[in-house]
Amino acid sequence: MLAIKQVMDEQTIDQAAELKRSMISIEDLSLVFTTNDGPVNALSNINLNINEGDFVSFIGPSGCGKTTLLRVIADLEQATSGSIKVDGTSPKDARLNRLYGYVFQAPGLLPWRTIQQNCALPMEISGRSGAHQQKQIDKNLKMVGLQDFHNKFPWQLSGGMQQRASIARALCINPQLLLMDEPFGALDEITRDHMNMELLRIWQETQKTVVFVTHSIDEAVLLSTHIVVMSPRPGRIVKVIESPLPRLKTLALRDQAAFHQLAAEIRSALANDHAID
Ligand SMILES: Nc1ncnc2c1ncn2[C@@H]1O[C@H](COP(=O)(O)OP(=O)(O)OP(=O)(O)O)[C@@H](O)[C@H]1O
Repeated sequence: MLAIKQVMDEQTIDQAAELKRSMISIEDLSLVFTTNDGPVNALSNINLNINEGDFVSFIGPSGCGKTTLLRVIADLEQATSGSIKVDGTSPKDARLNRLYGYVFQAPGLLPWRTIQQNCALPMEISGRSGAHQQKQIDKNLKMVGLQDFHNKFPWQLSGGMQQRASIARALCINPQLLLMDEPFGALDEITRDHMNMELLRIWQETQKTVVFVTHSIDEAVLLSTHIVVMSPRPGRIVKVIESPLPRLKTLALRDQAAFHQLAAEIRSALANDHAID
């Protein structure tokens, strides 16, 4: 009886997984940059599926193509071969429909605009300003804890606060997908811990799909539902690891065995492929 129940539970879980909607689907994708010194094989035969609501991290050594892959999803680079769909459409249509928000390593806020005016910029560019605009700015600055900083200029904020403002700016167009390229790489460890927890809270609250580039194994373990391990020469996917950890995580999880086991699995995937020596 117990065995039958277990089979039924497994079937239900399988069916639930099947029902998940694919947000990004990549098949046999390669990208070769043409340079004066000859071709650079940045990405080779990438196959990857990311479902709606997933938090997926790309990890790998410098030059393995993490940023390039993120930029292909964002239609900022074109694949040489293969196919990619973002929410069922081309990356170009996804970009034109403002399907994603992009957060860079540097906050990139315009110094002559206030935080509020910086957040308004993507809506102004896409012709979405109006009565709705102020609501979006208020909501998202509150979400990142900057509700009292609307009228400050970027240089009046700390590095962590500026990065939070850039996340609010990306969220203001209400994208389904958040693409983040090492957004916390330049922050000190304490601020980074805080930002990681803030990002997890925002992800939980908004239910968005997040694709996140990082160099940090701990950060990947702490944040992700799936970790994509990449290798250079040329950039390809070595392994996709589904995290056994709960979606809702705390910093205390870092002291637990399951955290260390997952970190060891990532380290081993990197080392096995000589991605780190
Ligand atoms: N526009 C470009 N023209 C030529 N080569 C490029 C271009 N952009 C990236 N590359 C090359 O493609 C490869 C992948 O670069 P990419 O920036 O995606 O790596 P990365 O994994 O994000 O590195 P990092 O962790 O150091 O940011 C590298 O060899 C890089 O030199």
